[in-house]
Amino acid sequence: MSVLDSIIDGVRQDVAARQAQCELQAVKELARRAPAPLDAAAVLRGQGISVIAEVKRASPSRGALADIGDPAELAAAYADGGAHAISVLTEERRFHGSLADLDAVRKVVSVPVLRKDFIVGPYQIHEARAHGADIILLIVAALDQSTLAALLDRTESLGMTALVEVHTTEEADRALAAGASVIGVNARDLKTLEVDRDNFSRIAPGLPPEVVKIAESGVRGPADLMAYAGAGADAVLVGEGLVTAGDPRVMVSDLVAAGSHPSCPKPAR
Ligand SMILES: O=P(O)(O)OC[C@@H](O)[C@@H](O)c1c[nH]c2ccccc12
Repeated sequence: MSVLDSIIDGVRQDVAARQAQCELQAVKELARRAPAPLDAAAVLRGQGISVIAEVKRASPSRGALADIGDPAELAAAYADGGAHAISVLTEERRFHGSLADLDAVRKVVSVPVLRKDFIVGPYQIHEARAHGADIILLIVAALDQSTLAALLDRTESLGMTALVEVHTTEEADRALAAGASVIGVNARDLKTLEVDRDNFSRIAPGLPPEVVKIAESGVRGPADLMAYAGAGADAVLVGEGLVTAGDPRVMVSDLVAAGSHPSCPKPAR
């Protein structure tokens, strides 16, 4: 079984347990009462290279990454550094995240928030909305085509943005066929956990100009952001580099500065 399959197995069990505690109708009602979602796609499409800063406690490849005492404090530092959006891992078993982390972050930042998890069904989408998320991640490798299309639809009908994650050109074609308008190319293969930063430049040029393109994983500093920008990225998603940085606020602000530099133009649409 691949790492991805085993993560998804655990996620399905955890979702079933939560659903036994709080049924779908109740979560839908909470979602309806949540403040309206922010237009994240517009933020990410904006001037310069947007930085999505991630609250990531651990990863399957590295184990514990950092002792994030208070995720709200970290997210506030990211926002202070100029992050355009904040990603919060909510997967519990391998990433040590939680919906409580999402709540804590949502309370302190006013930029769009991404619920980063392995979404397998509509329950988690309503749950994300109930907890104030503006964006959710849909991983193409984890979903069959009709489920992907249905979950994308559900996300949009709740006014949220779906970040559709791909790792190969075939997956990118599936994302487009499902109607994705925000596509993330992950440098990390979720089946082997290997990182290949050139993956973005192989896939992104084949995507239509109107699609918002996000380079995910492997950003260690401004040079990696610039390389992704040169290959057509509208935004980068950074986790490990930030949670292990001595001063995350400064590192975010260095990335934001690099991404807004005039020598780093957005590709023409
Ligand atoms: O820590 P990194 O290499 O900066 O990567 C961040 C982010 O891209 C990564 O956490 C990620 C990308 N796609 C995912 C899907 C699930 C869990 C995690 C991820």
